Order: sequence, then structure tokens, then C-alpha cells
Amino acid sequence: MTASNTLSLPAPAKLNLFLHITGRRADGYHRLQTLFQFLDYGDTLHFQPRSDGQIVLQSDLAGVKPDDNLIVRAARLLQNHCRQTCGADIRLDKRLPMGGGLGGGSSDAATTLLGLNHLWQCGASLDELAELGLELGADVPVFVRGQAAWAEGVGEQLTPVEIEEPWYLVVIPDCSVSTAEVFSDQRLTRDTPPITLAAFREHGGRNDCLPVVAARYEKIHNTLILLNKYCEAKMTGTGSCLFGAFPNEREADKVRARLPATLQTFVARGCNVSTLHRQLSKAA
Ligand SMILES: C[C@@](CO)(OP(=O)(O)O)[C@H](O)COP(=O)(O)OP(=O)(O)OC[C@H]1O[C@@H](n2ccc(N)nc2=O)[C@H](O)[C@@H]1O
Ligand SMILES: Nc1ncnc2c1ncn2[C@@H]1O[C@H](COP(=O)(O)OP(=O)(O)O)[C@@H](O)[C@H]1O
Repeated sequence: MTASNTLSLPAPAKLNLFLHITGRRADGYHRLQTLFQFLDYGDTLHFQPRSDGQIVLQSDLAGVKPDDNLIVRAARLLQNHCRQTCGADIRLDKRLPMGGGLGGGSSDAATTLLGLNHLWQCGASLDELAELGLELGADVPVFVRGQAAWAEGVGEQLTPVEIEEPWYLVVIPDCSVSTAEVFSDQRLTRDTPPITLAAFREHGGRNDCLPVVAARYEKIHNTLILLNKYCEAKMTGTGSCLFGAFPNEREADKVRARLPATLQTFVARGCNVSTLHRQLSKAA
């Protein structure tokens, strides 16, 4: 926390290094297997306590009403859970694209839960915060726990993993993909046999959503072909972002420089411990 009483914390992006759809629950939600790793790149949130109990968010996210914003929803959820009378002014510096599969909204929600738990001194455990987060979205718990993880269920059954931490080149195609649209597409493969982490380490995995997304969005299809010329191009989550892994920053930057300047891209390091957790452990 700075002298001005502001707590500033990162809300990092995640990548799904593979994504298999293994079945469907009775409520229609898809069962999946995936491997989450964080990036040292993302949004930043600034928190200040308010004595009147209000949650006031300063952000200009196109198309998201303040009451629908996952930051406000996360703050209110924690306030109710902890019977907290304090409120907060929150400012969002948005860097991550919406509907990009980088988990920006979920990460903002997790940073809000952990940040306000710290600021308000609620004393909620990570288990409690992960459970609250799951009410907001399937990807929130992994951001709350902050450990790269093998995930099953709808993404909430998490096993921490230690994996290589390469540099990634991430390409942001100029379109946003709706997760609901992908999961309701008739062409989606929904019966990939479950695999083990050991099998993934040996043989790798694929993204079952990619064929559907590439068929629906020509821009993503074309960007995939382009990126595949330089590396093994993959898609994170239900898209739209594509990525490739490199042994060091220089190699990633070299490929980035060869891509058309009209494409939005960034290079970031893969992290097994999220930047949010690294910063909070310094603040504790
Ligand atoms: C599949 C992942 C992998 O990270 O995709 P991305 O959103 O990151 O791209 C996520 O787990 C996505 O989880 P989450 O972000 O919470 O999904 P939402 O947008 O809330 O889901 C929108 C809709 O998609 C469908 N849905 C979502 C997740 C899931 N496992 N099965 C589903 O069938 C449901 O109809 C749901 O109402
Ligand atoms: N703070 C937020 N940041 C981003 N998206 C948000 C936020 N709050 C609510 N949303 C909604 O969540 C949707 C999914 O956003 P996001 O997590 O960025 O994409 P993805 O799940 O594809 O990574 C957005 O399209 C938006 O409608």
C-alpha cells in the first residue's frame, strides 16, 4: 500500500495450454480438461477504502454496465460474505482484450477478492475466496489460488503443477469470441477421452474449441495460418487469442517483428506463480 492509502495489484492473464472437452454435466455445462499457466502481463486494479460502504468502480469497459462488471460483483460478494461495512473506490487499468480467452474478467474478479480481503482485513481463506469466485465464473478459482494448474470438472478441480516457463508471443485477432456461442455450436467435439497429466507431458494435447472457432471466425483462421509459419500456433480458451512458445524473449520478439504491424501482439513470460500472489506475499 502506498502513502496515499491506495493498494495497486496486478490481474494477470492466463493461457490454456490445451483444452479438451470430455463430456457434459446434467445442467448443460461442459466438462473439460485443461492446463492453466499465467503470464506476467495483464490489467492493474487500484483499491482505496471508503467508509460509506459503497463500491464505486472507475472504468470505461465498452458494453459492460458497472453492476455487471465482475469487479463490482466480486466486491459485493465479499462484502456480504464477510458482513463488511467498509466500501471501496476501485480503478481499473484495462490492458487485456475482452472475449480473448486470456481470462481478463475472471482475473479482475480474483484480484478484487484478494485485494479487498487484504484491504478490509476480512481474514477469508483462499479456499473460501475460491468458492466465492466460482459463483462468478469457472476460471476465477485458478486466479484466486495463483498456481499453474491441471484443471478438470468445469475448470474448478485444480491440481497445482510445475511446468516449464517459456516466453510466449500472444496475438490478439481483431474480434471477440463469445464462450457461450462456442459451447452451443453443434460441431463442437464433446467426447474427447480423459487423459492424465503424464500423458499430456508425453504427447501434448489440442484445443477442441479451435475447429469451431476457426470455422466461425475467418480472421482467427487466417491469423492461425500466419502464426503457424513461425511456430506451433495454439489458441487459448475459446479464443480469440493465439499464442506460440519460445525458449527466450529474443526469439519471441524476432517472430513478433515479422508479423504485420496491423496485428495486435505482445510478448510475456509464462509464470507458475501468478504476479498477483508474488506481489501480495511481499505486501503481507
Ligand atoms: C472454457 C474456458 C477456459 O478457460 O474458456 P474462456 O472463457 O477462458 O475462453 C472457461 O473455462 C469458460 O468459463 P467461463 O468464462 O466462466 O464461462 P462463461 O463465459 O461464464 O460461459 C458462458 C456460457 O458457456 C457455456 N459453458 C461455459 C463453460 C463450460 N465449461 N461449459 C459451458 O457449457 C455455458 O452455457 C455458459 O453459460
Ligand atoms: N472486469 C471485466 N473485464 C472484462 N470483461 C468483463 C469484466 N466484467 C465483466 N466482463 C464480461 O465478461 C466477458 C468475458 O470477458 P473476459 O474474461 O475478458 O474474456 P475471456 O473469458 O474470453 O477471457 C466480457 O465480454 C464482458 O462482457
